[in-house]
Amino acid sequence: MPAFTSATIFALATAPGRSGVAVVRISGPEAGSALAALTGRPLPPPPRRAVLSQLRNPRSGDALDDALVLRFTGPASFTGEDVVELHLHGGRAVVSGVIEALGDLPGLRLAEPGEFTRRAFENGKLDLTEAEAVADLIDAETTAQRRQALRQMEGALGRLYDGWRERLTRALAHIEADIDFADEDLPGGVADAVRPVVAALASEITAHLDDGGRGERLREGLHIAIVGAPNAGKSSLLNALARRDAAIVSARAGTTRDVIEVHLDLGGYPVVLADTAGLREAAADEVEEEGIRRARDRAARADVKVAVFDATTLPVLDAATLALIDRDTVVVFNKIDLAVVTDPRPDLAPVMVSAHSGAGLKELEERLTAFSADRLAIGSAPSLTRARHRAALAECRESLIRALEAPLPELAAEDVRLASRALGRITGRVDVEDLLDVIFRDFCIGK
Ligand SMILES: Nc1nc2c(ncn2[C@@H]2O[C@H](COP(=O)(O)OP(=O)(O)OP(=O)(O)O)[C@@H](O)[C@H]2O)c(=O)[nH]1
Ligand SMILES: [K+]
Ligand SMILES: [Mg+2]
Repeated sequence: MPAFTSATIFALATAPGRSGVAVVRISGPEAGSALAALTGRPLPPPPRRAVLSQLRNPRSGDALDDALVLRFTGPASFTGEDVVELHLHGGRAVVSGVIEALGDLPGLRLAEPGEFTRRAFENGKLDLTEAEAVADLIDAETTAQRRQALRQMEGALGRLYDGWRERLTRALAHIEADIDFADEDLPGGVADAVRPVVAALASEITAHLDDGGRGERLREGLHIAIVGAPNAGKSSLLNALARRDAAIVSARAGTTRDVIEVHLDLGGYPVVLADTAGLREAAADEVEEEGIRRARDRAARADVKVAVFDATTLPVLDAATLALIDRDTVVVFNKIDLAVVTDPRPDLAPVMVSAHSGAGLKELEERLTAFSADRLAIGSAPSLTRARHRAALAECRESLIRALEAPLPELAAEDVRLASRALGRITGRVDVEDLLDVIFRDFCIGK
């Protein structure tokens, strides 16, 4: 429990708007008395048992709702504090009436973004990686994202980092013993006993860091950019893959200027598919020129490119597009409904499609899904999911390498201590106060 008494906070925990049920969550020392004020019953219902109760505004006596109320007593609750959940009928006036009534009660205030989860962290119910996973789980849009978030929320990542930290604590104890008893007759080379432990951990961290960023990518989505000459049918293809009219299609070359993004779920993997301006030397105006600059920039940053050619221009292929093809590119010949393709360029392994008829789209989706699986699939080991963790791990590894090279045990000890701190910051075991505002700011209210 926190050393200070915290305010009691409340917020709508479900999405705002009309719904079948809306849940208002209350957490803090006054949660029970707030419930008593709304129900008019001084005796609290038994914990963890849903009870139907009429709620009234304690000041006006106005009926607010017949609600299902649920009480958890701290520390056996999500936040570790006393928690009350009001399961309301999800009407706007019901929710606003309850929120208003709660705001009138002494000692209660609206929760800040992420404040429930932050309290759970501060009360030791979650480590920081688990708290971050709560946000990821709520944001998860595809199966693979959900799996990764759940695994992290259940503590797999935190256990990995805590386990590493424990090994460092033991190594440090050895080194310190070596320092303390240096001039006594200790069996030679305690430092030699520690060296392989530190080296093994450094290489485990290296392997963990060297994962191609798949865990982070899985959170963000794989970036795929559609590139090609004007009128190749890039926007038509984006619309066909998204199954909606996201981008403007027209027979005029140079239609698309801004980068247009759609989010897709390809076989459970999240993808951000981007349509871009057609590449050509002679842009019609400065707006198209800027569009082409953005297209090139997006192509350069994309994980995967789809290079679209107009099949009716074969055997001539647009040189600017050809120049972008690399091993992360899927080549597409579009408009095969118009062209009899005699030379399909097997060297480019093209997918023959028609954005109009839909021919070949399934094969294109399969090729892109294979790319996604290759880049995003996570193995059985928990994966690195955030730049914050990556930076701390890199710092930890650097300290370990310095420790291995340190000329004196005192210096090695200091480096191991720094390495351990870097790990502790990931899970929130050490000096995180300044981090918390940044981490929980990304949460929305009610989480
Ligand atoms: N017959 C046929 N026409 C297509 C196909 N795909 C696109 N088109 C037509 O080709 C023209 C250009 O299509 P867009 O999708 O606007 O091409 P784009 O590559 O996005 O063009 P810019 O944005 O100008 O670079 C339009 O008239 C489309 O209707 C296709 O598969 N078959
Ligand atoms: K066009
Ligand atoms: Mg276009």
